[in-house]
Amino acid sequence: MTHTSDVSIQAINLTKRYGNLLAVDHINFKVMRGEIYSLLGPNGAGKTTTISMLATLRMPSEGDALVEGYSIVKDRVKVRRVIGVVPQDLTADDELTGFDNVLLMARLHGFSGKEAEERAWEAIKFMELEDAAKRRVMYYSGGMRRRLEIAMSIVHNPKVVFLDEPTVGLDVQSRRHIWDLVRALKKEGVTVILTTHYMEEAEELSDRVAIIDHGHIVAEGTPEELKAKVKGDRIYIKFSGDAEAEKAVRELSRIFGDVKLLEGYVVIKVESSTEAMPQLIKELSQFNVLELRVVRPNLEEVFLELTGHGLRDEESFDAFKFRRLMRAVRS
Ligand SMILES: Nc1ncnc2c1ncn2[C@@H]1O[C@H](COP(=O)(O)OP(=O)(O)OP(=O)(O)O)[C@@H](O)[C@H]1O
Repeated sequence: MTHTSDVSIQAINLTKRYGNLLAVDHINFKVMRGEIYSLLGPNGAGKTTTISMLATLRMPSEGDALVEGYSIVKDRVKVRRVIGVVPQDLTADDELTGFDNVLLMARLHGFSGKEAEERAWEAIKFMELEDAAKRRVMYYSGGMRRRLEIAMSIVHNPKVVFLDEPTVGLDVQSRRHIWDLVRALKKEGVTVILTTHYMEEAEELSDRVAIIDHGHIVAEGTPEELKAKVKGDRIYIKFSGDAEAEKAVRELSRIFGDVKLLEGYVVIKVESSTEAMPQLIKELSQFNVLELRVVRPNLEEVFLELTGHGLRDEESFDAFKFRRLMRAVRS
């Protein structure tokens, strides 16, 4: 049974409109205290808008949410006292040392003197940045910067931390380091809500995942529950041309049943790829195959199955983000 006291965040018909665009469409979800909860979806799905509303950075157009019992519409100041936010655009001052950036945040939260310094050190140590603490941020690596941003967000011991794409652009090692530290936050009882378009991140780090697309939650559950939605393996095959691919779909569906064209690939759904392979290879000998790969159930497959398109839609063009980028380049 769920006790209200165990609930850290509850979104109630949370909605955001930008002009005619419904970026977040009446979503409902609950995050339990001490959980790591991910919003997984492609660029433009509405993830940043959702956590910006929860973090009181944007006002909902409709609906509400409770964060540690406080309304993001009516009790905005109280919400701010119990949360830490790490936005996608980094905020640390390059000219200052890592320590001074964190100290500044401690002072902004109303701490002074020794207490502010002690809190800053604690946050720096928690994020394993002691060695670099007295170095200016301009000399930090991408991973160190991300860890510093998290240190800045936890200096006042928040109950809830929002991380917007915490590892975007980082190498695997730095990414894993951040995952370990996020898990350490959870051990301290902190609720973590993060956005990501990396399915590995959602899968490895989260207790529960909400898959979000076009402002809707299309599925929610533990990574295991979500993966159970797509049974069996997928075999992706790329052929030398459209005509070949279409012919392959016709021929292969006579044998394997579930065969379709998806984003330039012929995709065959089978119970076991190992069992299907001998016959498939025989059938493929008449075609010109450029690529073949087997994919076991993962969150990307769940997303594809539910929405009919991929998580990393390279082609997608976000006019709003483009304008923001151009403004940043010009300034
Ligand atoms: N301030 C704004 N004004 C107008 N449109 C906006 C604004 N902020 C976001 N949008 C639009 O709302 C939609 C959702 O954007 P949002 O940033 O929440 O998506 P996202 O899932 O977080 O994507 P990303 O991972 O790229 O940040 C997009 O179509 C975006 O262009």
